[in-house]
Amino acid sequence: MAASPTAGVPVCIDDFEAIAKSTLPAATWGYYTSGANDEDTLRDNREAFRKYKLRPRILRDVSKVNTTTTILGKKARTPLCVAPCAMHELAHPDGEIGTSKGQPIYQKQPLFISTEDINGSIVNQPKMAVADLGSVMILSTYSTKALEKVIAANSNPDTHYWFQLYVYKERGISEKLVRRAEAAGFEALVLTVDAPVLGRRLLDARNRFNPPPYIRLENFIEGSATGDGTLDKSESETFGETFGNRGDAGLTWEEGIAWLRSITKLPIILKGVLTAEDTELAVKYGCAGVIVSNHGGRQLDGVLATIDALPEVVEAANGRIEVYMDGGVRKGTDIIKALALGARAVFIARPILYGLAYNGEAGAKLALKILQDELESGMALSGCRDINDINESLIHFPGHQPQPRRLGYYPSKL
Ligand SMILES: Cc1cc2nc3c(=O)[nH]c(=O)nc-3n(C[C@H](O)[C@H](O)[C@H](O)COP(=O)(O)O)c2cc1C
Ligand SMILES: CC(C)CC(=O)C(=O)O
Repeated sequence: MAASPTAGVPVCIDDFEAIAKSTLPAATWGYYTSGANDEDTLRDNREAFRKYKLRPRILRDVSKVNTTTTILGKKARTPLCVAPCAMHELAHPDGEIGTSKGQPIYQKQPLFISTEDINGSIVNQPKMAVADLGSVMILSTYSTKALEKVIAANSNPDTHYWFQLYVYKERGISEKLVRRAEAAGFEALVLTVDAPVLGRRLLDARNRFNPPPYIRLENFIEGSATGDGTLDKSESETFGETFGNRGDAGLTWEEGIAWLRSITKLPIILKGVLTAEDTELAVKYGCAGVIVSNHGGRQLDGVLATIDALPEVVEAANGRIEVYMDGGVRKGTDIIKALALGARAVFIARPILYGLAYNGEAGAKLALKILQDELESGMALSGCRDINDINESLIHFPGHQPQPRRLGYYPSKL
């Protein structure tokens, strides 16, 4: 784990986390950072990356590194994407609009963070010699900026917006959200399937976490500038109660997924798939992709780390649908490992919240830029010029690779 920032300017995601911890109100920090129950899965998500060692190739021309790829058939300039997170405004008033405008930026002379950056100039003044780099941002149903406003704030055609959906017992609420997402230009629906009920988050319970009164879930405010939803959160309900009371824990493949497919032509991505069996069903029920996710360790504690679950899902999908992952991605080499194990794209959640907490839109941009720089430098150091050069041969699987050769294995004449 990296040390905390020395000069106060973050140079890696762990620095952002340390700053967020010391600046955010305790209950917000708790809500953002914590996981369910013993937090075993939360910890494992990060720790598991360490088991997979890299097998770099050398002496390949890596003077230019290209991270361009496609996601759901659309061009993206990087496989680094933004996962849905409720209530970005808890971190900073820029909220989801700051994150949206803070989509990854691409430096024409990439690879390393310059001394100038480290000294802080980019923090308040993102360089002008950069063009926005498009990838995917998934907006949470529980955003604090209305979905129309978030998508309208973007000016980069290479940035793709997907809308994350929970299905409510009152289906009309979900259907309205789908219609608005379609009308606003969202390109896919991400149905979160690992939260039929809310995970037991002990820190939130101890803190009696409830968003402060200034937080508005704008997608649900009737009569707001853009919102026409009907799920107003009453003042007396806790956040968890709102979620539990409205969400449909009875959702099934046969009825729920079929219902969603019947009301929209947008591609449907399932978020929260961890097994081959459910991947097979996702294919059967016409989903366009799955996100291998355990909700950042916030739902069922004790499930596999996502990087460990990924190979099983990739194998089951067998190229029929796209497989993405999230959970514990904090470094460029984490992204490389996930891509090498078959993920088409990688999503991050808490790093964005920590970036926003640091400095709003500019902070989110800086967090994304650091990860993008780390991805590019990691690719160069691994001998990968192109995203397609990243494959399984880069990974030393624990227990699967040829055993490390013992000293004396080679004939002495060599
Ligand atoms: C504060 C917070 C709020 C979240 N809100 C949502 C949400 O509204 N919908 C959703 O599908 N996932 C939500 N997630 C889960 C993330 O999308 C993602 O699966 C997970 O956090 C990824 O792990 P990471 O935080 O280690 O990057 C949330 C996660 C956090 C930390
Ligand atoms: C409870 C949800 C509204 C947000 C969420 O998914 C989360 O906090 O993990």
